Amino acid sequence: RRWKSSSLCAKQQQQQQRKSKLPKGAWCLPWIGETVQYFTQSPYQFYHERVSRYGGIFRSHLQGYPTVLTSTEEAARFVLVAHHKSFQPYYPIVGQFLGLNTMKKGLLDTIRKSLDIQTFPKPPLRSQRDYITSIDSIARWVLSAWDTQSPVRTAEESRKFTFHVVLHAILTLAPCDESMKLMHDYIYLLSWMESPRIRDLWSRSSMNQKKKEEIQAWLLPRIVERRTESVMKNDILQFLMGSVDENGEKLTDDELKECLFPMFIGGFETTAALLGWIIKYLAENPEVLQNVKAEHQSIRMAKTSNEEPLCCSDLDMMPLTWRVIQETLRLANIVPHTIREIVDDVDFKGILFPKGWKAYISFLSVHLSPKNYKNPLKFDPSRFEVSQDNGAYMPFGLGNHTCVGRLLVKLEIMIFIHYLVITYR
Ligand code: HEM
Repeated sequence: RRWKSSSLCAKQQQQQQRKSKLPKGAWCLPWIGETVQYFTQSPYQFYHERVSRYGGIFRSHLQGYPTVLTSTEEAARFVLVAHHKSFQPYYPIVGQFLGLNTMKKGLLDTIRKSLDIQTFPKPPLRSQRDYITSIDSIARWVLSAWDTQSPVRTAEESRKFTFHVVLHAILTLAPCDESMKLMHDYIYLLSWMESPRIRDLWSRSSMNQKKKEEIQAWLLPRIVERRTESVMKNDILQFLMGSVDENGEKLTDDELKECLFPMFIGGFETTAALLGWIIKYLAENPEVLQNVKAEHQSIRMAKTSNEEPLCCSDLDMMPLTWRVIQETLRLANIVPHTIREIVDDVDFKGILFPKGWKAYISFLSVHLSPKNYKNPLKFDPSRFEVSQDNGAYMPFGLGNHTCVGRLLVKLEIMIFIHYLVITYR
């Protein structure tokens, strides 16, 4: 009996020790926790209030799970780089709908590999010049229609551009009625994923499922058709068709469909949002706009005509545009955080990240902290004239899940801005 009570005591002690190492924070309501506040407050406000109350790492209860939230670059590096094996990617609402959480093992890696834009402009996937020329013509196609539009809805137009860039990369399909319908179907799905409303839960879930099936039904014949084509295309579908799974087997048509469906989502909405923010910041900062314009006019003046497309070396002549992109990514925080599932108990400087909880890693708090950036809420591209290599810049994430689209983002935004500022006020 004495042995039993001493082992009980040790267990209780252990539990108490564990409890004392939990981050500070509030649980609020059972199950719901602070989910309502999380979705209704701006992310900046949500973090700011709690960081000043509890410190850089705090706990909460979000979307049904006990959660640790981090706001410092050191903690982000700890979770995403140093101890990434104990923190597995987790996609709540979007991931469930896209099938990412239930996808066959290895298929997600195949998607990542095929999307790894770093290999995009290099042979054998696609020649660099062809790649830039195709994005160039999509930018011109979108912007040429602005002449007759009043007003121009930049959010929609940005999506039109970025969607067709991704569509071209995935299926080598030029803009057409079908592509516009596909884009609208995706926008419909995204409108729900970005701000799901409880009152629409039931009506939307069947509509969403219907849209998803429609998109997949559209994709399937494209895949079947591709199998019969004799000429190899330089796109993601071709790459996927040549890939094998972990058992060395080629992907089936259904697996290909499963891979292609979520690719569009990651690929166009984020970049469209970035473009929208850039246009806003340029409009609000006429001096910066003037200098960006001058940068692009000198590139255009070196061309033989207005129709000559941009080439690779032109992109090296856009240092200010690149600084505008970097500063917009810092300030607008297109992807404000990422989520991980904690698969082992991990200790960070005496604070416990408990197994079974979720971890939210905020990029936004890092980018908007006065400790990392002077005057952090000011749009100031000149801060990137000197390297911001302080470890506190992570708009594309960190570690082995860093965004595979980051080079495509730079390329497509630079090309679009070129034609935007030389053509329009
Ligand atoms: C402004 C535009 C973009 C931003 C700000 C952005 C941001 C991010 C961030 C922060 C992550 C890391 C997520 C994590 O650690 O969990 C990520 C991952 C990813 N991004 Fe992007 N992204 C952008 C555009 C794109 C584009 C254009 C594509 C594809 C063409 C893309 C494909 C992906 C994929 C597949 C991953 C997952 C990588 C992995 O888990 O290994 N992204 N992105």
